[in-house]
Amino acid sequence: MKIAIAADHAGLPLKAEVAKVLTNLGHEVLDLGAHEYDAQDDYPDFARYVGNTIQHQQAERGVIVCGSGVGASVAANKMKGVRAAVCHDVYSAHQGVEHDDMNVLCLGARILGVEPAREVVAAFAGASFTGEERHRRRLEKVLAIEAAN
Ligand SMILES: O=C(CO)[C@H](O)[C@H](O)[C@H](O)COP(=O)(O)O
Repeated sequence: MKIAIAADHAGLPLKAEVAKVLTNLGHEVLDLGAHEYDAQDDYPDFARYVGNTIQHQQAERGVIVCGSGVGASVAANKMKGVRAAVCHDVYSAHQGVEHDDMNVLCLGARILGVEPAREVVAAFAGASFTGEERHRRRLEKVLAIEAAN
C-alpha cells in the first residue's frame, strides 16, 4: 500500500521510525517532510500535505506525527475524504480502520514511546475496512455530515 507520512518539528524523530516500520512491512512510503528540524514548522501544513495526497489518490493512507497528535488530527479532519484519529493503542489503530474506515493515523511523539508507536503503526497499516453493513451505514452517515458542511 502507498502511505504518505509527515511530521512537524515535534514529530520529526518519530516519523523516521514510522517510515522504517512501514517500509519493513512492504509498504511504499511517501515522505512529505519535514526533512529537518525547524521549530517554526506548523502541524496544519503537514496535515494538509498528507490530506492532499489522499484526496488526489496518490496515497491510500497517511500517518501524521506532531507533539500530541491532536493538532494533526484536528487539521486533517477539515479535509474532505480524510478520516483521521489520534490512536495511541493497538486496538484503536486497527478497529478505527476496520469499523470507521479511518485513513489517517495521527501520533503524538511527545506522548507515545517508539516501541508502542511501532506496534500502533503496524496495526493501522495491517487493518482493512470490514465493509459490514452496520459499518457501511455509519460511514454513509459520516460522509453525509461531510457533504452537508
Ligand atoms: O502537538 C502538536 C499539536 O497538537 C504540535 O506538535 C504542535 O506544534 C505543538 O504545539 C508544538 O509545540 P511547540 O512548543 O511549538 O514545540
